Amino acid sequence: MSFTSTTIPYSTLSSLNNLTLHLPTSPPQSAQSIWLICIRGGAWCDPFITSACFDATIKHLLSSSPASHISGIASLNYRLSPYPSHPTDPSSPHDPARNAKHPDHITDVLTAILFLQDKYKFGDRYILIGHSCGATLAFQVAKKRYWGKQYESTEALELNVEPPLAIIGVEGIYDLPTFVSEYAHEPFYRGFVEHAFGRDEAVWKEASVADVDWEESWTDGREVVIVHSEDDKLVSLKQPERMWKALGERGWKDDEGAERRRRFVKLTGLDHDEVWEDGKALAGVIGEVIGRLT
Ligand SMILES: N[C@@H](CC(=O)c1ccccc1NC=O)C(=O)O
Repeated sequence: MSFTSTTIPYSTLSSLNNLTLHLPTSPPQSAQSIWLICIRGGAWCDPFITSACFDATIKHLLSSSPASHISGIASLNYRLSPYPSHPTDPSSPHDPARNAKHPDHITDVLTAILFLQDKYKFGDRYILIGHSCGATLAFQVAKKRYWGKQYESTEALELNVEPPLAIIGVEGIYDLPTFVSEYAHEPFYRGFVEHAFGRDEAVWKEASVADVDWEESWTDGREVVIVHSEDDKLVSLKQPERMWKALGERGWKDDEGAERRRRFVKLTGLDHDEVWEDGKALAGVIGEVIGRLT
């Protein structure tokens, strides 16, 4: 399979409102073909993690047989929260790309998906993959809220993004209050959550994605895959286990034939970022999901 890659803006808000597109030179003809949309991690603030972080995963995926069912892949950048203590690239208070606060991140993600749905007309035929805080953002797409403390409307929500058929959460953060308390001994964790969401823990709870009435917000959802390495030294198995349990309580079933199914893929030997740096195991998981949806 041959694909061409370009990076294009999806809005003019900042230098980070862009996405990297990988398009097949000869698109699949089947109506069952599918898009992939990837959301990067980096604690809502790391300037050195970009849309290119999925390149190794995409390379492995494109050299496997499920690639023939892919109509396109997009990897999103979005505005980041302040990171004034970054050792080599601290954020400036004047940079619109580095002063985002919730709901800016999810608004950018929704704007990007809407841009793609408008242009390529794939509707709900896509898989959303998010790493770390990108997993939070992926499930926020399916949670479909008027984000923000006052539940104010956002342009992206009013324009109504169709949520995906499947979400793959990778080394994800799903519940902010329990995440911050698990790492209470590491001030960096509370710090980046406060930079992204502020200090009001009610906002953290509302932005979290573990306890959600998915029947109401995500009627088309067919599959959730929670991927987590037991050797992740930054985000322990507590977050994915919490999400997994919550999905079960909301009716997601373990058997492959179920209409709304959940899977847990436990990886070994890979640290938090090594899951995408290596990309092989992740490409295998994505290929299996493509196989079940095409
Ligand atoms: N790469 C970030 C750290 C980071 O991304 C992170 C650290 C701890 C727990 C979760 C993290 N990322 C989640 O998106 C940094 O170097 O500051």
